[in-house]
Amino acid sequence: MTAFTESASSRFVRIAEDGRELNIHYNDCDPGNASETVVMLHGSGPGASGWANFNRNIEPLVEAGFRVILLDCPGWSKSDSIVCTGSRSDLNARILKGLVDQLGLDRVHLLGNSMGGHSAVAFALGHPQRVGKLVLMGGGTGGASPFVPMPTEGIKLLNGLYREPTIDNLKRMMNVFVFDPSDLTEALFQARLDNMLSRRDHLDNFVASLAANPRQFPDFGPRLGEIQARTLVIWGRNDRFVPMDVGLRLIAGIPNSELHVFNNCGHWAQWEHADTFNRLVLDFLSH
Ligand SMILES: O=C(O)CCC(=O)/C=C/C=C(\O)C(=O)O
Repeated sequence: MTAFTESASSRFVRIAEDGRELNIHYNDCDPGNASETVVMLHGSGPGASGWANFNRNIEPLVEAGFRVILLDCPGWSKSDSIVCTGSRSDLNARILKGLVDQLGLDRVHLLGNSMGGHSAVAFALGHPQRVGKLVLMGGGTGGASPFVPMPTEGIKLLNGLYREPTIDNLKRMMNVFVFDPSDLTEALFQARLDNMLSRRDHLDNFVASLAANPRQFPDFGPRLGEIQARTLVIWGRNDRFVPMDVGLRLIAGIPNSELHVFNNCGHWAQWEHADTFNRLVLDFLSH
C-alpha cells in the first residue's frame, strides 16, 4: 500500500459556526474499502496540526483497514482562524459534527491528543450515538489538578510561545514537552516554527481568546459518568503539560475505561512511544 502524504490527503470543507462560514482543513487517509473511521484531533500548541501531531500513527491504522481523518481545528494550520470566547472543547466538537455530517459518517472512533482529548469528550457528551470508541491521550477534561500547580510549567511555556513566537521559546517549550529531548531534531523545530509563523493570525487569536476567557477547556468531570463509549486513556508519566492525575480522574469518571501509562514519556506519547502506542490503539479499536 502506498503511504499517504500530507498534500495528497489534504481537503477542505466549509462549516457554519456562529453566523460565519469557516474553511476547515482536514487530511483524509482513506484506503477505499474501510468499514470504520478514526478521527484524530490534535493538541493546542502553536504550530500544531493533525499531520504534525499524528504522522507516526496514520499508517498502521490505515494498513489495518481503518480510514483515518485528521481534523485541523479552527485556529490551527490551514483552517480558518477564530477568537474563541467560550468553551474551545465545545467549539471543536461542533466543527467535528459539521465534518462527520458532511462526510456522511454515522459513527466514528475518536483519538484525541490533549486539547483533542477535551474536544473528543465534548463530542461524546453531545452526540453519544455518533461515537464508536474513544482514545484520550494527555487530555479529556479540563479543570485543576489536585497535585500539580496550575497552569503547569508546560502550559506556561506554551502560552509564552504564543505571545513571543521565537525559536528559543519554541525550544524551551519542546524541551519539557517530551521526556527525552535528544529525539527532537533541528528539522522538527524548523517545521514547527514555519507552521507557527505562517499563521500569525492564529497566534494572535489564541492570545486574544485566552484574554477573553482564560478557561478555554471546561472541566467535564461531573459529566464523565454519562459517557458510554469504551475508552482507552493513555498518559505519559512524565507529562509536564497535563499531569497524569487527570488520567486517573478520567478513568474514575468514565465507566467503561482503562488507563495505560508510559514511563519515560512526556506529553506526546503517540510520538515518543509510537510503535507501542500504535499496537495498543489498534488492539483496542479492533476488539
Ligand atoms: O491546556 C490544555 O489542557 C491542553 C493543552 C494542549 O492541548 C497542548 C498540546 C500541545 C500539543 O499537542 C502540540 O503542541 O503539539
